[in-house]
Amino acid sequence: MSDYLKIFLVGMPGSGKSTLGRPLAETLLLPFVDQDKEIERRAGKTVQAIFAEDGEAYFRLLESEVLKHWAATDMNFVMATGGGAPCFHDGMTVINVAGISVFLDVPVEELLSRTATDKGRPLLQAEDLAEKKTKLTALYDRRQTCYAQAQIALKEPTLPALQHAIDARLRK
Ligand SMILES: Nc1ncnc2c1ncn2[C@@H]1O[C@H](COP(=O)(O)OP(=O)(O)OP(=O)(O)O)[C@@H](O)[C@H]1O
Ligand SMILES: O=C(O)C1=C[C@@H](O)[C@@H](O)[C@H](O)C1
Ligand SMILES: [Mg+2]
Repeated sequence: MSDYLKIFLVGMPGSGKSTLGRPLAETLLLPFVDQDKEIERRAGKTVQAIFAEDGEAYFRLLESEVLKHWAATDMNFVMATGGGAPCFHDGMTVINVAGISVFLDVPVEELLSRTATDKGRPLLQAEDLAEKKTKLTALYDRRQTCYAQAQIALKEPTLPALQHAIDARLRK
């Protein structure tokens, strides 16, 4: 691990990485970094536009560059990673070498209800809820071996549980 405190929240779209990451960073007095926002800043367009205009493979390259940049930077931070960031271009190794990884493990039914009306997630575009559930379930199953490499896993995570897990880890 580096000399800096870098906390990487990983998990499925809708697992709460952005929602829980910001207050976690506030309580630890650390900057909060949203990886998707960093990708958008670098590309000068939205994640949706990158997927549509340049394709997923190009997005994964950008995503990996942004991850490596932050992994190497001389800064402490909490990062909400992109949902797929740990699962492409050996992202989980980059994360685990640089800092502390926390998998926010939320069941598919809950992910579905949280993302039901959301149109912004390119991998979850669907005609109806049933199709979205099929896509979410396939993505969830495919990603389990990747997310399982996180140093900490929290089932149905809450902010207090996340704070407690980080606290315990820092006391080790
Ligand atoms: N613990 C929670 N309980 C209830 N709703 C939640 C919780 N965490 C997040 N949400 C809601 O779920 C939705 C998705 O959360 P969020 O954007 O934080 O997920 P994410 O992991 O950052 O997803 P993405 O990978 O797409 O960026 C938001 O509408 C948020 O309000
Ligand atoms: O799970 C994924 O692969 C993604 C999740 C989002 O955070 C974005 O990074 C993008 O929509 C891809
Ligand atoms: Mg997010």
